[in-house]
Amino acid sequence: MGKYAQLVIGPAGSGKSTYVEHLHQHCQAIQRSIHCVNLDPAAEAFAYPVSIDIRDLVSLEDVMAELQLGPNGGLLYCMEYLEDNLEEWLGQELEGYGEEDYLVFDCPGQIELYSHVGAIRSLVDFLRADGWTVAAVFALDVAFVSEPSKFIAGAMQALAAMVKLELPHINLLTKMDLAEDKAAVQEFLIPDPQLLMDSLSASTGPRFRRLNAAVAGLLDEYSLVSFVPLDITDEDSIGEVLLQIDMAVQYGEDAEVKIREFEGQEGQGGDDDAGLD
Ligand SMILES: Nc1nc2c(ncn2[C@@H]2O[C@H](COP(=O)(O)OP(=O)(O)OP(=O)(O)O)[C@@H](O)[C@H]2O)c(=O)[nH]1
Ligand SMILES: [Mg+2]
Repeated sequence: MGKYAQLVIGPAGSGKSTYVEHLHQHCQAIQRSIHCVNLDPAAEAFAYPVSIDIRDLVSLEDVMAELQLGPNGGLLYCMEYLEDNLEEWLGQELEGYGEEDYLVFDCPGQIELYSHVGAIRSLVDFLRADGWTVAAVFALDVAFVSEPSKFIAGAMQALAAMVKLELPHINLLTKMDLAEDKAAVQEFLIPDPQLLMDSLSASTGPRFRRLNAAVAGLLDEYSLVSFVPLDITDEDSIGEVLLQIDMAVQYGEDAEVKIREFEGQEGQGGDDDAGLD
């Protein structure tokens, strides 16, 4: 069936680890096997079983103490260390996983990792060269859609990650259980550039009009920035998110073809039986 992986990315605190936790629970409930990978060297506690853990390679605490770096510099050092050890460390960790396996990578929240720092892109290239089909799952807090200007900032971050990673890409709007006006969120799921531009222009001075139009035009041109809502309190919502990701990477398509072929053969067999009668 192939080897599949999700790379769960997005700004700090956007709900990545919580999503991985609930995805793991959901997959247990539907008896689908997934393995969770912690790529956050600063993580302390997990609400899901960790199959592969970057802290076995490098820990932020040690790096900060030994190199006298702050939390951000320390994290970037850790990710560069991972980049330098993809083959030796991750390659070895992945040896235990094969054709039927599905990995979910819970990444750190520093947004520069998905824009101009190369470590995550190197990880993607490494996984793909190793035969993994990878999807990027970008988590954005629903609070980002409370105002058009915040939404644009979030959509731009999502777009930067899309362009940088060049992967099948799903944007999640997380923490939907906290959204006060769920109906108002709907218009941001597949954003209308004209509406965005109008509301941006209503809240900014005339000299920003051209910039607003250019930004809205950019989103329109890419027409890639759409969002799937995630409400962790609703099992169907998690199922829908997984379905969207499955479709993006064509997960299980081989299996479906096999089932269809099998059903077709059964039908033929039935006819033959009827013929024999
Ligand atoms: N109500 C609600 N709270 C959430 C949800 N997702 C995350 N949170 C809360 O938001 C905070 C951050 O969530 P995390 O899952 O740790 O976010 P993260 O993106 O993994 O954060 P970093 O790894 O630090 O970048 C925690 O206090 C979570 O309990 C959600 O869907 N609903
Ligand atoms: Mg996290």
